[in-house]
Amino acid sequence: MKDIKHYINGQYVGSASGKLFDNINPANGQVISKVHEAGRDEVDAAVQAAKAALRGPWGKMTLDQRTAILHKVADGINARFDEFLDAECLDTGKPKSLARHIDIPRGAANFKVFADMVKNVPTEAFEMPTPDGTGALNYAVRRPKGVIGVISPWNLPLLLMTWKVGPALACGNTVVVKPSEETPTTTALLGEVMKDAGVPDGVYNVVHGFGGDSAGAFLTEHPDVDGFTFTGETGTGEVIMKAAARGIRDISLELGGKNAGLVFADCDLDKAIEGTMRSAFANCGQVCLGTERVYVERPIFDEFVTRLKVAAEELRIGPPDDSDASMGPLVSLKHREKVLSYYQKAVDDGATVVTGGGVPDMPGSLAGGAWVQPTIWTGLADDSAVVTDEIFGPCCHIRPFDTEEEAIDLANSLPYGLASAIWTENVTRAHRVAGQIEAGIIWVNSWFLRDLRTPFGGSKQSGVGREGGVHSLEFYTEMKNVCIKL
Ligand SMILES: NC(=O)c1ccc[n+]([C@@H]2O[C@H](COP(=O)([O-])OP(=O)(O)OC[C@H]3O[C@@H](n4cnc5c(N)ncnc54)[C@H](O)[C@@H]3O)[C@@H](O)[C@H]2O)c1
Ligand SMILES: O=C/C=C/C=C(\O)C(=O)O
Repeated sequence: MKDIKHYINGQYVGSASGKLFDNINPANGQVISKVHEAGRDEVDAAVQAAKAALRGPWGKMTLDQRTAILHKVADGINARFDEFLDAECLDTGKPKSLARHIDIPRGAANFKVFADMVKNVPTEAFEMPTPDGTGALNYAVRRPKGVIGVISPWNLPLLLMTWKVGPALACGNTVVVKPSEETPTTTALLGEVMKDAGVPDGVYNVVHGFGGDSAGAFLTEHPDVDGFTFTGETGTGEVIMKAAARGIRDISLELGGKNAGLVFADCDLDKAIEGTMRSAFANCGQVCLGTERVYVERPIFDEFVTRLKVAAEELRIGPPDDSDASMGPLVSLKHREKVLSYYQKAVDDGATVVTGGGVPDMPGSLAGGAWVQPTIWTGLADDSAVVTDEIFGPCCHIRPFDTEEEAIDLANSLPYGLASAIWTENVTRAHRVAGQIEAGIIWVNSWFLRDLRTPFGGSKQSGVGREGGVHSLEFYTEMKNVCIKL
């Protein structure tokens, strides 16, 4: 059976401890590969390699040379598209039809977009008077931050990891990546692409393992990492923030959400149903931007619920290779336990189960997979944990509202503030409501429409900082002001 090793200083290496853990296919519960678990020594080797590489050829390259290499990385992903696709879908169970259009193309785009961006972003200059009348000139330059620790989750593994590694490398940093223990393969495979593209050894390093008391914690506790960029749960973000405080290291945190969809009676209902279907059920509901709370204006509430139920029941559940499948399994049996505990809680709290609520019958070997039914509830109180906690499954609760103010209050009622989707054909209302929602990302009559130049991140407990466009450059560089007395 294949074993997945760390990628340190341009070489694939195993753990000195010989500790391995299973990488499991969530579609059937079978072991795909064995993964080396990093101890402190491997993490230290990766960080030292990254530190040394800052002073090596990578640090001496011109911007043109560096960005040309990053274009080759993107081309390398595209040249091995099917390998990345197979690996991502085996690790996550997601439909190939989905990963083919989103995960893998974005993996490549994340390198191209930021390579082009760093070449075109201006910095500032200020002329100032001085008492002697000669004046002075200030100008700012960007320098890499140093060694960046990248800790990424399992829901969109290649997309979310490269969303950070792309700009980090474009800005001239080096990285140590700790991918999710659930989905290590594409991060490992990217090492081969880096090598072939001419990325110098030590620039891209990968260590595998778990979070607490494992590779994740060892990385955040390592004093030679200059900054951390993390995507994952809010609770983990708190732990990482604390670790980063030692040594005053910078952080960028993209955390959880319990996002609201607001559907007004003046919406185009076909579009609202289609968009809400994606925002609730795409990637088996495992998208941080998903809408697990849907608020619908009362005159169209019944029709909306009926139509969403019909559409949810038309979703075809199946494994990655099933070209008709629109929904795969959850990422693991452990995550399914969590999701099913909320399915049970909804019933205990008196929900009306509009559809789903259980586990589908799957044939043959698929019976061992982490399958769940897409689920819709109505009738829960606003303080039910099903309505306030991020479940991260294919489910949503739909509740009626009567006024715009009520809809806004409901959307803003939780400590999360990641994203929101507003459905209305009234353009004035769209702007008015968008301006009042406490969230970092608002979509109007759309969902997950991504322009990589835009600020991306969450407010309140959904994150710290923004990435995307020049905001990524803010995080991945140190600005230095040079003041010249003339
Ligand atoms: N805001 C966003 O952009 C965004 C995007 C995707 C996912 N998410 C969130 O991610 C979560 C799902 O992902 P997950 O379950 O993999 O999250 P998670 O927080 O459990 O794990 C994310 C990563 O952190 C590591 N980790 C866990 N504990 C750690 C510790 N103590 N120290 C260092 N590293 C540690 C894990 O091994 C993994 O690599 C959801 O809450 C979702 O909303 C947010
Ligand atoms: O699950 C969360 C999805 C996050 C998406 C991005 O970070 C992105 O599109 O850049």
